[in-house]
Amino acid sequence: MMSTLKDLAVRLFDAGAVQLGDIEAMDGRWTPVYFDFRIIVSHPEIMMAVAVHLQNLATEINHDILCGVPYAALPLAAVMSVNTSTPMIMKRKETKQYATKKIIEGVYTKNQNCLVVEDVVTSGGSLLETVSTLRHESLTVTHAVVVLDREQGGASVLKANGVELRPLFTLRNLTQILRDVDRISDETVDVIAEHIKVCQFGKKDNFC
Ligand SMILES: O=C(O)c1cc(=O)[nH]c(=O)n1[C@@H]1O[C@H](COP(=O)(O)O)[C@@H](O)[C@H]1O
Repeated sequence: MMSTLKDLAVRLFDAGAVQLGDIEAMDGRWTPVYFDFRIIVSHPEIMMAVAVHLQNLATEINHDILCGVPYAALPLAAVMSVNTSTPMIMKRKETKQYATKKIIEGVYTKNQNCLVVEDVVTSGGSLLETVSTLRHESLTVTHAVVVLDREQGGASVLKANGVELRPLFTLRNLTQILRDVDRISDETVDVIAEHIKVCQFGKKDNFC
């Protein structure tokens, strides 16, 4: 039976995917909460649950092919691909320097609808980089499914670039679930809410 999103949130927390404190995230920015969803490669049952929830979101989106943002989302996209018999392609971080010299591995044709899979969206920058490569290869990208939208402006940035974001969790709802099951304190909920408020990418008064 499929686990609920609430169960999944608790399993992710108990597996160590949530770090609290003063944490340095990508590009030297700081955050009071960091989600490390890379750990799910060590928990096959959590991997399956996350992939099944994402593929349920994906049923409402017209797509021919899947592509995970490297590296964290690659295994997620692979499990979704196998579960749903949907072909997958892999974007490399850098173009391969020898033999095929490819930036994308796998088979695709022009104008196929490619659904992007990502673990975490903060500013939307990483996802957008993958989208831009896919579009450069003449694939059509209109949607992305993600495990967590940190609600820090990424969804708006992506929307402005023609990509609609469909998250399993938002930072606020995940925080609330974890509070409801006593995994985090009221104080942590408040600190995270304040962080979301002041650290908004794509806005003028942004204190990230
Ligand atoms: O650096 C982050 O903002 C970040 C926060 C977090 O909680 N978890 C996390 O994995 N990240 C990383 O940040 C990336 C998304 O940030 P953006 O490119 O700003 O959307 C993810 O692909 C991760 O590499």
